[in-house]
Amino acid sequence: MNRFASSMLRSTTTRSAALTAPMRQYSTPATASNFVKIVEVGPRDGLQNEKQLIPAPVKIELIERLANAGLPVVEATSFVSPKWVPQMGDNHEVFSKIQKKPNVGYPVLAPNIRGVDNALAAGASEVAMFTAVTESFNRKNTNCSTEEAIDRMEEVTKAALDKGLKVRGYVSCVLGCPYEGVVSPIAVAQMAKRMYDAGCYEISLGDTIGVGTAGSMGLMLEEVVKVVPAEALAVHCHDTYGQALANILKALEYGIRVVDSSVAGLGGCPYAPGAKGNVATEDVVYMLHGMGFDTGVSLKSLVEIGAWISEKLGRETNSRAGAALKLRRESRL
Ligand SMILES: CC(C)(COP(=O)([O-])OP(=O)([O-])OC[C@H]1O[C@@H](n2cnc3c(N)ncnc32)[C@H](O)[C@@H]1OP(=O)([O-])[O-])[C@@H](O)C(=O)NCCC(=O)NCCSC(=O)C[C@@](C)(O)CC(=O)[O-]
Repeated sequence: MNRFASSMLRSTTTRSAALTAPMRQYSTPATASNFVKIVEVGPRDGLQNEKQLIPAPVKIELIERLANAGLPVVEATSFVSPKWVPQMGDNHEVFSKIQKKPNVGYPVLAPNIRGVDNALAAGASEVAMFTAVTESFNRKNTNCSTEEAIDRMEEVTKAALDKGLKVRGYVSCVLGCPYEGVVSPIAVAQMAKRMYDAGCYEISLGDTIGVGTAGSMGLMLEEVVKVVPAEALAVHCHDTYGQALANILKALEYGIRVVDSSVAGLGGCPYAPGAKGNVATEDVVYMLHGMGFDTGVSLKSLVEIGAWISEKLGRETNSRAGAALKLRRESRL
């Protein structure tokens, strides 16, 4: 068993009594909306990790098709250093050439003022800040300490707001860190609050390496919702251990109505070794529609897009619902 898995097991065992409590105690708040906003992160979080260079026209077509499928938000690219993430080096071309729909948001990642200025020059109206709870992940991902990451996030958020941009925030490693193991829910809550107080309108809580369970998700959210309203939270679950849908279900119980996901389950993080892709958008939409939630997304179109981008990348889709629905459709032909 690896270091991370064994530390998670220890922590799960010692907290087993506490783990059952949120399961019984929480149900979906009566006031929570029946609409779930899906933030499609495939074109950025999904593709950033690809080794093969994906041509800009393919990225542009992917973004446009996702918006046409009814996704209200499609994270389009990132304005980070191309030395750090070469796959996003075509950010200006991709962003400026997308045919944008009026009611769709197209946020982009920006790690510093230069990223904000480059995003603005390409025509962006929304940027996303990102920090991690742990020191080691911040150093690997953005070459700075956690304190420096917070200072930078506050400075860059202020600059972006002053320039009229909307700002979203990500907190990474909320349920575990690839370098440090178990993460304190209180530290997550403190970081989420710093981003919210800095002016981020929505804070996406990232299980960057997909190690969380409904138990650890519940324990973490218990702390976060004390300091940031559930209406301003999103969850961003990678599916490494196959727990993402269960974790999203737990977030819905806490009144969270924004879910990040990636068509065909694309992705991983270049600075989180072993992390699998995000939960597949097809799987999330299938689950939500089955539960009676509205997303505004066409599952049929999503399945086609998932199959198309998987073919472009030369691999099978990571979406279970996508694969099953495609097979069912083909067997009826
Ligand atoms: C933060 C830095 C820039 C510090 O990078 P650095 O090396 O410490 O700083 P630097 O200022 O020395 O910059 C290095 C080079 O990059 C250039 N540079 C600097 N900034 C930019 C920019 N904005 N756009 C274009 N170029 C830039 C800069 O000019 C310089 O070029 P040189 O002088 O050597 O030719 C770097 O570490 C970086 O870009 N990191 C981003 C890494 C990244 O994108 N990781 C994946 C994000 S995914 C994630 O975080 C998780 C998330 C959000 O998906 C949620 C989850 O799952 O948890």
